[in-house]
Amino acid sequence: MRYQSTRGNSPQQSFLEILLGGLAPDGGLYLPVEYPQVTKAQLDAWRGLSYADLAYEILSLYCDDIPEHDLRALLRKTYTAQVYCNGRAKDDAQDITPLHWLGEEQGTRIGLLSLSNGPTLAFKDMAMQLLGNLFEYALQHSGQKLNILGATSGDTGGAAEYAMRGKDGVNVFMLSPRGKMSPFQSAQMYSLQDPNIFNLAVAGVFDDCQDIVKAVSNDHAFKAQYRIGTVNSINWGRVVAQVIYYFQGYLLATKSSAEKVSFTVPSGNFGNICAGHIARMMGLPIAHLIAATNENDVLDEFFRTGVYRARKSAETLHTSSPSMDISKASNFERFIFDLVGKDGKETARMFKQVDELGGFDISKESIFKEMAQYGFQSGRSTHQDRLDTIRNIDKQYQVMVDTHTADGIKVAREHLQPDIPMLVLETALPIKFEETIEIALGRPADCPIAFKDIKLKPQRVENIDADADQVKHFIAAHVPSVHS
Ligand SMILES: Cc1ncc(COP(=O)(O)O)c(C=O)c1O
Ligand SMILES: N[C@@H](CCOP(=O)(O)O)C(=O)O
Repeated sequence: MRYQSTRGNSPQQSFLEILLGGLAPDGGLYLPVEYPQVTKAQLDAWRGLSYADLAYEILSLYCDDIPEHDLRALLRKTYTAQVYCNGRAKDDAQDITPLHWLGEEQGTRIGLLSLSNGPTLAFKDMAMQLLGNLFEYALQHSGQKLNILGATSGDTGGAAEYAMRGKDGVNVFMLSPRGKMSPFQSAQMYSLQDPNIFNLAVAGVFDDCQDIVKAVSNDHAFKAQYRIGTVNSINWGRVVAQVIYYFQGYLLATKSSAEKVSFTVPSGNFGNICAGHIARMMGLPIAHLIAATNENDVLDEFFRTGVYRARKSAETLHTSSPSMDISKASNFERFIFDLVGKDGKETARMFKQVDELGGFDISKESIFKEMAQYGFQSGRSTHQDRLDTIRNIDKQYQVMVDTHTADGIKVAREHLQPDIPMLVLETALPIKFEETIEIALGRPADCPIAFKDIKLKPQRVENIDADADQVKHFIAAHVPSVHS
């Protein structure tokens, strides 16, 4: 499989070639030149496979430069019940992403696809554990070293650091928005003392951190000199690994591939739902993909109106679902590339307009009408909605959900269709946002033993301005360049 940039001006490359590089040289994001198609018969044949073997069926369509034996071994090592059993009974840990039906509402079933049982209790572990193993594999084969520069609003950082700590030849420099994550999220990251992990708390919001990652990656000389890679969903490896659980969710929810399901996805950087879009493009029978935002509702505004208006940092609100406090969704570019018929020049023009004028308006263009064929819908949720949903789900179903999943359920309930099961992606465990859970329910969230005293541990973090040059200096001061 060859990969092309959404900006149309980079050479096509293979999976292993783009894995370590992250952003394409022209500033775009990589996508496969075509989406492999999965037939209904194939889908039915995949029923009952273990998660690792299902992952093999899907990933082998994309990573044809990794030999079968190696890819299977990597997947079997990654997707084990031991790794994905945090916070729940071991008996359904075999499914890796078990489906928990809540009940029947408005003539259809609504369920939670549990994605947060990995080492850091958020859905990011689903892809990040694999990425850690893939990096190790690729680096062993190339003999190179990798310095990962990442941005987090709270969960990517922890998941990446837990996946990469102690890995040979890999350093992680993680930018986080100072004071804007939950105390649990900060403690999870900042308490790591491993010498290959560097936490940098940026005076700004997540979008500032992500802009720095892109600016540093676009400095080609620095990127080559310090071998900079990324673990954000900028990296295709992250997105493709997230495609797997849409297939798993579908197979767990249905008996035959004649059936359709819808997914509601708590959304911020558009990576998770972009993986759903790719699963649907591959032929997975998805009726609708519903993007649920919090008060930072750029994506909801776009899907309702056709106007994309990225908010400035100062306009980005600090909410009680802080991991979705994002106003410039990176992966949205991948969807726009598909929408404009894989036209790199046009995508580059539109995102130049985002940089220069703050957005674009397709409401009067034919592509806005054509967008219906992709099955997207959307909605937004507020702090009060979140509290109400957490209380209601606890009372009605005796299930405690985190603030992001609550946003998803609130929006899912506005889009239920009779006889089309609705799966809401559960993206984090409640303990990560325990302050809001206490406010909503008046009792604490369960905490896995491994994290009982996490907030008491000493923390190691450096404060830094929202300035790409400062980040480059920090990296240069801490790791050797390829020339030294
Ligand atoms: C708990 C949680 N929910 C939802 C999201 C949004 O996912 P995405 O950024 O892939 O849209 C994130 C962050 O990405 C998250 O950490
Ligand atoms: N919500 C994420 C930020 C988006 O990250 P990505 O790695 O999925 O692009 C976080 O919690 O850090």
